[in-house]
Amino acid sequence: MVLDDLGSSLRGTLDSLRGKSRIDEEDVEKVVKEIQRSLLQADVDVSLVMELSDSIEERSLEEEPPAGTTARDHVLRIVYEELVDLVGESTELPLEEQTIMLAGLQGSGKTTTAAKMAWWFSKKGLRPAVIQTDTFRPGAYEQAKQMCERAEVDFYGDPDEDDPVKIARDGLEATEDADVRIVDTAGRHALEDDLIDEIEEIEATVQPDRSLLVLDAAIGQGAKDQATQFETSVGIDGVVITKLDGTAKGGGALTAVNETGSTIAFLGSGETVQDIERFEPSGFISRLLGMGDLKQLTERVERAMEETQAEEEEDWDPEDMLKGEFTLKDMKRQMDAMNKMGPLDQVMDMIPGMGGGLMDQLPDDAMDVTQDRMRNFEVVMDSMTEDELENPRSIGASQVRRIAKGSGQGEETVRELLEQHKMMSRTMKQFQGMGDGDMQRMMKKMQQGDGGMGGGGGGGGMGGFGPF
Ligand SMILES: Nc1nc2c(ncn2[C@@H]2O[C@H](COP(=O)(O)OP(=O)(O)OP(=O)(O)O)[C@@H](O)[C@H]2O)c(=O)[nH]1
Repeated sequence: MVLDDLGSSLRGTLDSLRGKSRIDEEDVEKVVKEIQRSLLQADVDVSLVMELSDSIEERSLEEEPPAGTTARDHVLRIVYEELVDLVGESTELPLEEQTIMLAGLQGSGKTTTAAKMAWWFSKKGLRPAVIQTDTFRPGAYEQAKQMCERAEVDFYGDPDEDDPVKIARDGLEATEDADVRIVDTAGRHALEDDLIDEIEEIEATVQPDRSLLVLDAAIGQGAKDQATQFETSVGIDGVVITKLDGTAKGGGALTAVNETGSTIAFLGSGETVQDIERFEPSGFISRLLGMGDLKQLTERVERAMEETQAEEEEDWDPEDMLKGEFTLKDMKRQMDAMNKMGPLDQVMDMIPGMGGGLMDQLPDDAMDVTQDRMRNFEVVMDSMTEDELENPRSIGASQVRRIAKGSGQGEETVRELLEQHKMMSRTMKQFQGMGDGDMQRMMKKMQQGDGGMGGGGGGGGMGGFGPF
């Protein structure tokens, strides 16, 4: 993943500033060197790197840190602000009725992105539809159709029609009920006249509210040329950078886009429909620096909670968990919610203090063990009675034996589960008394537990679901 090592290498350097209240030139130089190395390795333009490092150096030495700020946090904040500035703003994308056209070179990931974006909009409560006008690449129709099925979104395409403009026109009519229509177009090896003519015609027919350029992260600095070319020919409102999972060089695309005066709308980081995220500069950089992306984590938690809730009894309110007794049933719901959020290591990466550095210190299979353990806990809970789930404290030695036998797990696992529940229960108690506190506040509380700006503190954790 792009700029992956920036967070850990920078944290190492910043840690050497621990305990210092003032920073000197030598310290700043060390930090700046680390940043330069990481950014250049990730293919960020040299002059941009130099500009950024000058600015960090100047500000770190000249700006007066607010009272009570350590030298480390002072520099970290400046680095963070400068990096946020470097990647630029996020493309404006209101959650309303609209038509979005995707353009880009062959293989950049347009079709995949169309389905991913449709999935993303559907999770925001809008009804999206994908219109596939790519008649150039055999297989594009089937690929788009399958991905849209997976994303559970509407799809329009016509494999027997060769005129993309006609497909676009018919597609608009056929998807009248949709709120957001995403029009996928064909790609070519280079921005040739044919491609431009076709896109211009489709654009004239579709009259999109937004046109987004889809760029493969691996093209690095080449992003600048492509963005400029597409901007002059069809005009672009924003960029989607794909395949960030497959390259360490994506820094070029990320920053080159900004240099052309364009903005980034989405980031793609995998082949499945869920592998998309809205580009949020501050969240993106916090995550790179290992500060945890609270905003994104909160979104995921809320989404997972909503889904779990819908499947369970309707009168259950997650806030009850913060008010009353935290039962094993609540713990089970939380585990279900965690499962829905995606692979545990990704979730942990977004939790402040659990990101980058700490994860790096864990053995590779630590997360698998945790996931296995969660599965074992679920099996154990399935063998408990309603009363035991509601009142775990009432579970004595004979019940432990019975539950272990019934679930096919060792007594040790049952005891571990009870112990884990106790730990989580204690954590929940800390969140109680927060008034109408919602998940967001809970997340904030976790961040505070991490010591504010400083990453790598090892605090927080999903109410105890850390790598225990
Ligand atoms: N790893 C990874 N692969 C991706 C990502 N986005 C797309 N791909 C893969 O890249 C390949 C090309 O993606 P498509 O969506 O077919 O690209 P396209 O721009 O529609 O291609 P044309 O229709 O030929 O112009 C496919 O194999 C996708 O699975 C991503 O974010 N990560």
